Order: sequence, then C-alpha cells, then structure tokens
Amino acid sequence: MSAYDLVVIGGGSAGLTAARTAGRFGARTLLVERDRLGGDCLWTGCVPSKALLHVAAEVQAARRADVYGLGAASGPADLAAVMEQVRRAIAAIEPHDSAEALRPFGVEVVYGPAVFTGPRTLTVGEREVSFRYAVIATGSSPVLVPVAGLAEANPLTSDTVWELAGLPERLMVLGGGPTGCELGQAFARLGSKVTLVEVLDRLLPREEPRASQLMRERLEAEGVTVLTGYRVEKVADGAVYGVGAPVVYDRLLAVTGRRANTAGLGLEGAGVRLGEQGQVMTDGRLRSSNRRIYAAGDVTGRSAFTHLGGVQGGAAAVDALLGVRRAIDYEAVPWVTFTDPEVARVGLTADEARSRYGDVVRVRTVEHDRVDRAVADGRTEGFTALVLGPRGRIVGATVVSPRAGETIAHLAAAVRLGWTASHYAKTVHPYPTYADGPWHAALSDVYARLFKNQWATGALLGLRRKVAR
Ligand SMILES: Cc1cc2nc3c(=O)[nH]c(=O)nc-3n(C[C@H](O)[C@H](O)[C@H](O)COP(=O)(O)OP(=O)(O)OC[C@H]3O[C@@H](n4cnc5c(N)ncnc54)[C@H](O)[C@@H]3O)c2cc1C
Ligand SMILES: NC(=O)c1ccc[n+]([C@@H]2O[C@H](COP(=O)([O-])OP(=O)(O)OC[C@H]3O[C@@H](n4cnc5c(N)ncnc54)[C@H](O)[C@@H]3O)[C@@H](O)[C@H]2O)c1
Repeated sequence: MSAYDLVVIGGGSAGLTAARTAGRFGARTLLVERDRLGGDCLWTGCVPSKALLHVAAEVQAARRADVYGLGAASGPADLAAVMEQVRRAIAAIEPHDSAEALRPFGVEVVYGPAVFTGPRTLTVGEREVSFRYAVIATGSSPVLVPVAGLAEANPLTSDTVWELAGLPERLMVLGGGPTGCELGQAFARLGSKVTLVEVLDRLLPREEPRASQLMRERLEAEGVTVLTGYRVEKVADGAVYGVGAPVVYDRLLAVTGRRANTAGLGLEGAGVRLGEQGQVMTDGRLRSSNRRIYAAGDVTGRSAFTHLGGVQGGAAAVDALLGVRRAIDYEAVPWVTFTDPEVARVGLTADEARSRYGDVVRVRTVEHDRVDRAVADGRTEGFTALVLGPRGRIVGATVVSPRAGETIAHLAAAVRLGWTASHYAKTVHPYPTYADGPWHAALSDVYARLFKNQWATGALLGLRRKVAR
C-alpha cells in the first residue's frame, strides 16, 4: 500500500488547487481523477459557456450591422462552427490543468474512481492507498427535477448541450438561474427561438429584484419568451404542460440545479457525514466529520464557483498539511452571471442587509445614464447599487452592465477590507469606465452626509471668508 501526506479526489478547480498547493510544500501528494483533469469548469461549465457567449455576442453584433450601413446578418448561426470556437478555447486552457502541468509540483496523478475503504485508506481500481489527510473535491452534477415525463424526454443538461450537432429551432430552457440565463441568451442570439421557464416569480432569484427585472427585459427584447412563476406539470410529445396552452419545443435543456458527487465514494465507512442534499458537511476549516478528511468546491454545497472552489482547495491543503487556518470570508466572495449585460454581486442585498442591521442601512444607486462610458457604449440600462451598513461600511454591491464582472472585483476588496463609502470615494477611478458607477455611488454618499451637516460647512465657509478676504 502506498502512503501519501495528502490524497486529493477530483481534478477540477478545487482539487487541482489543493494538489498544487500541497505539491508546493513538498508534500507527497496524489491526485485521483476518475475521468479527465479540468473538471466542470474546463469541459462543461465556465470555459465553454463563456466562449459560447462571446461568439453569440459577435453574432448579435453582426445582426445589427445595418445600423452602420453594412449588410445585417440574419438566420441561424452554424452551430458546428460555433462549437469549434468553444473547443478551441477549451484546448487552449486544457494544458494548464493537465498531469504534465502538475509534474513540476511533484503531484502524482492516477486515473479511476476513488473509493474509501476506511478512515485513512482508499482504493483506486486495484491500487490501495493510505493517507495522512485527504481532500474530497468531486464536484457536482446536474439533477433533473421530478416532473412527469422529464427524464423520458431525454433533456439536454449543461453536461451534454456541448454535443449538439445543430442549432435547435425551438429551445425550451427549464430553469432561470445563472446557467439558464447564460445559455438561453446565447442560443437566442445564435438563432434559436428560446422559451425560458422559471418556477419562482423572477429570473436569477438570488439577485436584487431589479437585476432580475432588467435581465427579463433584456432577454424579452432579444426575442426570448420568459415564463416566470411557471410550474411544469408534465413533459410529453415535445411539449411542456403547465398553466395555459402547452409550449412546444424541438430540444429541451434542463438546468434546474445540481447535486454533490458523493455517491459511491464509500464515505460512510470513512466516517464522513453527508447533508440532506448529499453534500459533504464541513466545519469552518473545511474538515468533514472525519477530521483527516477535508472537502472543497461544489461537493461542500457551499460553493458553486470556480474561484471559490480554488480558494477552498488551497485553504484545505494548507490547514491539513501545515495546520495553518485560512479563514474564508464567504460574504466577500463575488459572483457574476455572464449574460449581456452581466449581473455581478458581492456581499448582502439591500433586504439581507436590512434584516441584519435594520434602519441604519442605506443604499446608494447610480443609474448608468449618468455613467459616461455606458452612454458612449449606448448601454445605459444598467445600474450600480452600494449597500452601506453600520458606519457607512460597504456590505454589499450589485452592478448590472456589460462589464460588471470587472467592476465587482474592486468592490469585493472593499467588502472584505471593511471599507466605508468615504474610503472608496477617496480612491481615484479612471474615466471613462464602468467603475465610475460605484465611485459615484460612494461619492454621492459622502456628499449627502456633507450636505446633511450644512451648518458645519456653512460655518467653516463663513470663517474662511473672514480670514482670507
Ligand atoms: C454552465 C456552467 C457555467 C458555469 N460558469 C461559471 C463561471 O462563469 N464562473 C464560475 O466561477 N463558475 C461557473 N460555473 C460553476 C463551476 O463550473 C463549478 O463551480 C466548478 O467547476 C466546481 O469545481 P469543483 O472542483 O468543485 O468540481 P468539478 O470541476 O466538477 O471537479 C470534480 C472532479 O472530480 C472528479 N470525480 C468525481 N467523482 C470522483 C471519484 N469518485 N473519484 C475520482 N474523481 C472523481 C470529476 O470527474 C471531476 O473532474 C459554471 C457551471 C456551469 C454548469
Ligand atoms: N457565471 C457563473 O458563475 C455561473 C454560471 C452558471 C452556473 N453557476 C453556478 O452553478 C450552480 C448551478 O447553476 P444553475 O443555474 O444550473 O442552478 P441554480 O440552482 O442556480 O438555478 C436553477 C433555477 O431553476 C429553477 N427551478 C427549479 N426547479 C424548476 C422547475 N421545475 N421548473 C423551472 N425552474 C425550476 C430554480 O428556481 C432556479 O432559479 C449555481 O450555484 C451557479 O451559481 C455559475
């Protein structure tokens, strides 16, 4: 039986970072991957979806070329050519996630499904392995909601949509979360007639209601039929049945949520407790109920983002091997839905902040018709909202704009470092950028408080008049 300091199970964003971190310390590290390195993000998640959205944006621009006196493109895009572009992006990134890239870190890679055989042992095929510590980073997989006829309808999921050979004429997207909005918009721009169905009363239900409304308006303007508060009763004969007339489709894409990959790992025998959704239950240090076994990434049910999975993977390896705790501030983790416009969030929404801090909370919003870059781009539909908590600290922010994902990074730093609106306002921002949004929101808070104390500024002005006539 070979012995390792750290065995990492799963070679996605979380597992790769855990393995690289351990390798850097000179730990004897084994990475077990049952399929291919790179995980969901590289093969079926972030990378293909962002490449698809990029192509879809170019197609959309071509459809509007007549505005500039050129011939406008029309009709459906050639999906084979589009997917070629998607595969090119994956191929360019894949080497960074490969076994060769892990070799300089001294990480050994073995392929096959890992199964725990005890609290400190596991097997990979015939091979028996013991470990001082392990990190479970097996990710999550799409799940189908229990709707009559849905499984039989053989829906596409975010795992399989990339294998489509041709553009569906009518695409039904079930689920109005980030995946549904991103893929729904991309396929609509490429030329599918998309219907987007969400069971709750708005798209992107985790975001500020106004961001959800803007998303709806944008998608509808681009020809997507959006049905919210729509409960699918059954799927049969190429149609979805709910309230009103059945909605027919050519292909169905089900993106209604995911479930942690923990089945078949032998976790019971390893003393690892699971939650109701099958996720590995972890403490603040990402340790499972077996203190020698950590978990990171989607499998924890606390992360569904590549960047957070990576941070968790690194933190778990450091904690296990060096005993050094790296606290993760979950409230300062930003996320972005990469539709056009992008919807970016960090920290608390206004409602969440009010229920935590009460009336002290104020929200400073800048409409993007006051952001010159948005005006220059002809994209003034968005907004920036800063949520300010006690002592004017920035406790949350939402940005909706074509480049909101870039703007939110700075705001994540502000939330994490506990900056007030005044701190933020003192940092000079470049003009003209969408970053003017949060800057002016912060400045508006500073000015509003100054004007509230007008007696003080008035007194100071009067005094100065007397001194320097
Ligand atoms: C369409 C889509 C778009 C997305 N876009 C974004 C985005 O823009 N930004 C973002 O931050 N996030 C995005 N995400 C989420 C992101 O992809 C995931 O959060 C991230 O990839 C999870 O990483 P992970 O390491 O936890 O799991 P995974 O990447 O799923 O890796 C788990 C690995 O474990 C392996 N494995 C499973 N079981 C075993 C076993 N028994 N033995 C050995 N190996 C095993 C799997 O084969 C896999 O390689 C998107 C997701 C989807 C579906
Ligand atoms: N840009 C990004 O960072 C990005 C992109 C895609 C996914 N992700 C992450 O991956 C995870 C999964 O995302 P997702 O969008 O696939 O799932 P999700 O769970 O975030 O959203 C699923 C949506 O489907 C809806 N739904 C559930 N049952 C339904 C039904 N019967 N009919 C209609 N709608 C129904 C839910 O109300 C929800 O709005 C998320 O945590 C997300 O943050 C991130």
